[in-house]
Amino acid sequence: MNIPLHDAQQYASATDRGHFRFCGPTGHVAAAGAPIPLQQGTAQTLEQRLSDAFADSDDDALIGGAMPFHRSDRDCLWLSRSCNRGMWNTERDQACAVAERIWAEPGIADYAAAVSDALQIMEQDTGRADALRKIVLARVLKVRTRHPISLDALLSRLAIDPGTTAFRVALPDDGPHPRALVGATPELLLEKQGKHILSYPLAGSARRSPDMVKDCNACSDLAQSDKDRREHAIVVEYILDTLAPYCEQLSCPDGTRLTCTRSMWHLGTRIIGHVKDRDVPSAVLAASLHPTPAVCGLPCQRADDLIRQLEPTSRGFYAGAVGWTAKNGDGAWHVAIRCAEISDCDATLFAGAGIVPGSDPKAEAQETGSKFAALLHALGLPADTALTGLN
Ligand SMILES: C=C(O[C@@H]1C=C(C(=O)O)C=C[C@H]1O)C(=O)O
Repeated sequence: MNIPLHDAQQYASATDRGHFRFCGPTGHVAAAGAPIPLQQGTAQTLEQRLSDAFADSDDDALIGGAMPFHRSDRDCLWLSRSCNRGMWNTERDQACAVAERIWAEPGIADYAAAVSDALQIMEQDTGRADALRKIVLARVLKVRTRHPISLDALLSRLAIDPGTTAFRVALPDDGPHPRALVGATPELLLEKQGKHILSYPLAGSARRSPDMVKDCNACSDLAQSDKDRREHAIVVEYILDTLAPYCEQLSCPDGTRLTCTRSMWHLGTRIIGHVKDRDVPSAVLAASLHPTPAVCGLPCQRADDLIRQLEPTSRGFYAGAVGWTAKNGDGAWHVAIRCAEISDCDATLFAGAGIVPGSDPKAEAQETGSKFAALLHALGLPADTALTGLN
């Protein structure tokens, strides 16, 4: 095979790790054997690198992994000669973590202050052609555990939510321990099978409640929220505009609906279409969409610049895309949210919220707190840890 290899030393510890594994409503896909790292690069060189890597491989080869949030950062992809579509052993009962320390970066108050800054920028922009219409601001929760975190146990615990795709992707090693991105995302960036494509953007959120009446109220308030509908419409419009040049048919047959995970309600819109060229790789379509205003903002470059200024911690692969693409172009790419970077005894959890004019800084801070719940629960920690006391 003629695959540009990255420094083998850097990836030595990645051998026999679950390089990429996805488990969701559309089934299981996992790298098999000893995958080979693709030459790392940015979104700009992705198509060429995919075609070079697939050139000498068999038809059942897959390329999977993670694209970073910032398009100018380098991705982390693996070529697997075959894939495993079976279930894996579940270790659901295994307790995942005993936390030694948990801290937030930034805490709720500082996050709310950053949201206020963003709202002020939007107000100052009024009337400008390139006015900031939406920005997604994220924050981080760091957890240090007494024992190394078991990725298999964590993945199994995340995979019990039928409203999500649980995933695990190996990341480039930059320290003494292997790193992985592990999560359960409810958001499909792009799936492709033959000529058929599907994207299922989410934007507009409310926390679920174990109390049925409160849960119903949260859901109906979300359905009627003008702020959430505006926030959502920006994403759908962007995806339709971006996919249109690739498609001979594109539509949202069901309109915008409510959808849920075990911990959150969301507004979601199913977008379906037929591509003109059935061979276009799903990864190329995903990269052209990414980052959508569901995780970045509008205008995209302005929001991206402000995210670098307003967020104290770099996003890395959070809010990027995780997925796989087959040699014939089929594949599925998910928005890398509700996830954590895990390395030995350290977990860095990420959560963000979309800000539009009319957003309430305190409510957005609470929303990020709620979005940590699934990961915290899977780690065996109290799900409301990020809602209180971590200022
Ligand atoms: C950015 C995140 O989620 C995104 C933002 C949402 C929102 O602002 O309502 C909803 C779903 C996701 O598109 C996250 O979970 O970290």
